[in-house]
Amino acid sequence: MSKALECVDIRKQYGQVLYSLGRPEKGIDLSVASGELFAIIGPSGCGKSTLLRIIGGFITATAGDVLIGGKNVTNLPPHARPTNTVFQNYALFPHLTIGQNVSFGLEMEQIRPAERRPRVVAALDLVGLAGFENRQVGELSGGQLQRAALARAIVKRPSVLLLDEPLGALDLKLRRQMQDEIVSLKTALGTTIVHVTHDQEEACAMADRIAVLNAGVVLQVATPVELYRAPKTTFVAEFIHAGTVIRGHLSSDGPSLKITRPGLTVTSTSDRRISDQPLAALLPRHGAAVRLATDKDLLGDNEARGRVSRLAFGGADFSAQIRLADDFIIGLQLSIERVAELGLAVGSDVVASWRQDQVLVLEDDMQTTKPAAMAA
Ligand SMILES: Nc1ncnc2c1ncn2[C@@H]1O[C@H](COP(=O)(O)OP(=O)(O)OP(=O)(O)O)[C@@H](O)[C@H]1O
Repeated sequence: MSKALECVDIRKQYGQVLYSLGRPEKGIDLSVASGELFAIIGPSGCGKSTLLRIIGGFITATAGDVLIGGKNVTNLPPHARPTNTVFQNYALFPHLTIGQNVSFGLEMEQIRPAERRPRVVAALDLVGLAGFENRQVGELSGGQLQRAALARAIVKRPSVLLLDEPLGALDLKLRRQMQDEIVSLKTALGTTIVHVTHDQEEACAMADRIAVLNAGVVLQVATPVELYRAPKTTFVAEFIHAGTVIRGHLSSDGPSLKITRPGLTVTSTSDRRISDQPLAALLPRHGAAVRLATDKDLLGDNEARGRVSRLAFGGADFSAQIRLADDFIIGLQLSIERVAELGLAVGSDVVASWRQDQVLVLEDDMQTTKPAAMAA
C-alpha cells in the first residue's frame, strides 16, 4: 500500500530540557498508509498534540521531515499542506453561519462560488447536517458543532485529515456515535486519518493501527488486537489495560522464564533472554487466558490462591479483582455465565491459574512499581 504520510527522524525541543519529542540519538519515525486510520495514544503531556501539529505545520520541528504523498512538506505553512485539522474546541467562527464556516476554506482557495455551494452541501450531507447551512453556530449542540467542524475539514478534500482529540468534549453516547461516523466517513472518502486521543478504548474501536507514545518516544506501533495480545513493554500493557503486570525475581527455568513473588510463581514459554534489560510478566486480563476455580487445592506454577475483592458488571461481562495472599491484586474479565457457574461474589475464595504459553514476558520500562495498578 502506498504511503500517505511519513515522519522521518522528527524531534522537537521546548526550552533546553523541558520536553523533548524523540530521543537525542533517534527522532520519531512513523509511516501511515493511504486510507489508513492511524491513532496516536498516550498519557497527558506525552507529545501527541505536538506531533500532530508538526504534521499539520502549526509547529516547526527542531529537526526531521514530514512527507505527504511522497512530497516533502516540512517547510510549508499549514494552508499549503494537503492536510486539515479538526480541533477539540471546534474552532468555528461564531459570526458566520454553518454554511459560511464550511465554505470559508474554499473561499481562501479562491474556488468559484458556483463550485463552492455544491461542495458545502455535500460535506454537510456527509456528516449528517443536511439543511443546517443557514443555522448560526450558537444554535447547534456540541455533537452538531463537532460534525460542522468535520464538514469544514473534509470539504477541502485533504489527503490527510488530522484529528486532535475532537470527541473529548462529547458525552459517551455521542462520542460512540461520532466514532462510528468518522470510521464510515473514512471508508466513504478513502481519506487517510491521523487521530490523537488519550482514550485507548476509542483508539481501539476506530483505528487500523495505533502508535503508543510516552514521554516523547514511540513505544510500539501495532493493530489494536496485536497491542493487546503482545504489548512490548509494561508501560504499553498498563496504558491499554492488557492485564496484570508481575514484577518479581526473574530466573531462567530450562527453556522458560520464571518470575517469583510472594504467593505467586509464573513461568512463561517466552524465549526472551535475561539480560541487563529489566523484564516483567503479564497475566492477560481476558477470560479465555485465565482459569478460575473455587474447589481447587493443588498449587503450582501459574496458580495463585486469592479472594474476590471487587466484581463490577460492565454491561457485557464482569471486571473482577482478585486479591492474592500478599495484597497483590490481579484483574480479569469474566463472562456472566462463568460468574454464575462459580457462584462468585465479593469475598469468594478462588484459585486462579494461567496457561504457561499465555503468560507474556515484556520489557519493564516503568520507573515505579505499581503492583495493583492493573486491577481490572
Ligand atoms: N509551547 C510550549 N512551550 C514549552 N513546552 C510546551 C509547549 N507546548 C507543549 N509543551 C510541553 O510539551 C509536552 C507535550 O505537550 P503536548 O501538548 O504535545 O502533549 P499531549 O500528549 O498532547 O497532552 P494532552 O493529552 O494533555 O493534550 C508537555 O509536557 C507540554 O507541557
